[in-house]
Amino acid sequence: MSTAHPTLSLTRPDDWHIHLRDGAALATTVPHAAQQFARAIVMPNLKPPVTTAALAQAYKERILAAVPQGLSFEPLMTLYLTDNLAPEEIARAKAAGVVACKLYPAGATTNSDHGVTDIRKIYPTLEAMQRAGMLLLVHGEVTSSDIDLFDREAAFIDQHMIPLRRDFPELKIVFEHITTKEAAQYVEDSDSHTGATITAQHLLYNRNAIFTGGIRPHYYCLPVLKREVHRQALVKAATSGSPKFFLGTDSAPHAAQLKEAATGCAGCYTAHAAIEMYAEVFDNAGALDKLEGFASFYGPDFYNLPRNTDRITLARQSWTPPEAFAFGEAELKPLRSGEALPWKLVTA
Ligand SMILES: NC(=O)N[C@@H](CC(=O)O)C(=O)O
Ligand SMILES: [Zn+2]
Ligand SMILES: [Zn+2]
Repeated sequence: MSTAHPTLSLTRPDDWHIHLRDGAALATTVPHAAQQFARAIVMPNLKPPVTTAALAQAYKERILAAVPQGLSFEPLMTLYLTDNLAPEEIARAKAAGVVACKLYPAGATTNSDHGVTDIRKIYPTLEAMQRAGMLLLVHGEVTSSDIDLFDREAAFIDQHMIPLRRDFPELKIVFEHITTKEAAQYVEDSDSHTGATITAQHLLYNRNAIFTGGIRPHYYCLPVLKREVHRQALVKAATSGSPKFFLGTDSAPHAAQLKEAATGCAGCYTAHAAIEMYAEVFDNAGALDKLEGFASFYGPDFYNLPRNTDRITLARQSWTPPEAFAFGEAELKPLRSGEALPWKLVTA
């Protein structure tokens, strides 16, 4: 059947930052990720967090059990750094196929209570990671209540990224879900051991989205959406063709009633339509030719993994994601629910 819609064929992309959660949630999150992505870096901020090779292995098996028949999907596992993660665990994790460890400054974001209270405390573990060739993934925000919420990423660069880079020159570091022009500039200027992921929501929206016509909890994530000048800097970085910037959705599902609450949870769910949202961004920027590098090449190159060889096809064909998905016993409201998207995944 021929279609009148313009199409775009891409090497199958990967997601270098996703939250799949656990238990009944996997029945929703894993099929969404697997329909478009071949691999995903799976965040370890479960309750309790994934802090050992054995926990990562067991979690990986639960994810694989939720992959729909006929799709192939490889979860790339990570460990959650705490003040107490022993350097000896790094070699075990490496042997079990764990590819990275995640640094959450304690209190910075969802399920980060067990995170690191002082980066100096984990220097022996970071040394073991550097020796083993394990990547460090960073939620780059300071947690101090003296620092304005909108300035916490920029402050993290001076307080932590620069010292970390100086003290561990051979460690590969991904500055996750960057949201500011300062972070984009820092990564652009740094050496080849520093990369960054960028989410679809930070490329599509500025902070007005959280307050348009009333408070909109489904646009609230951390790091929070910033001013338009920052969004523009992120679009420029993502569409620049620089191999330091690659796709990481940070798709972060929460039950709708926990987001639509007096103290709402941080996280936007985008796994149902992620590649379509990135296509919209690159199309709007007149840079569709740069999408494949960002979505499918620079991530595996940075992680020293092979690029995928199969392909997906997108069409410029409007469709509307559903209002909600089942999420265990609860409901999950995805970003752009009930709102038309211009690009659609047509062959996965
Ligand atoms: N991004 C978010 O707002 N939330 C993430 C945690 C994170 O990536 O910081 C989550 O796990 O819900
Ligand atoms: Zn984070
Ligand atoms: Zn995340």
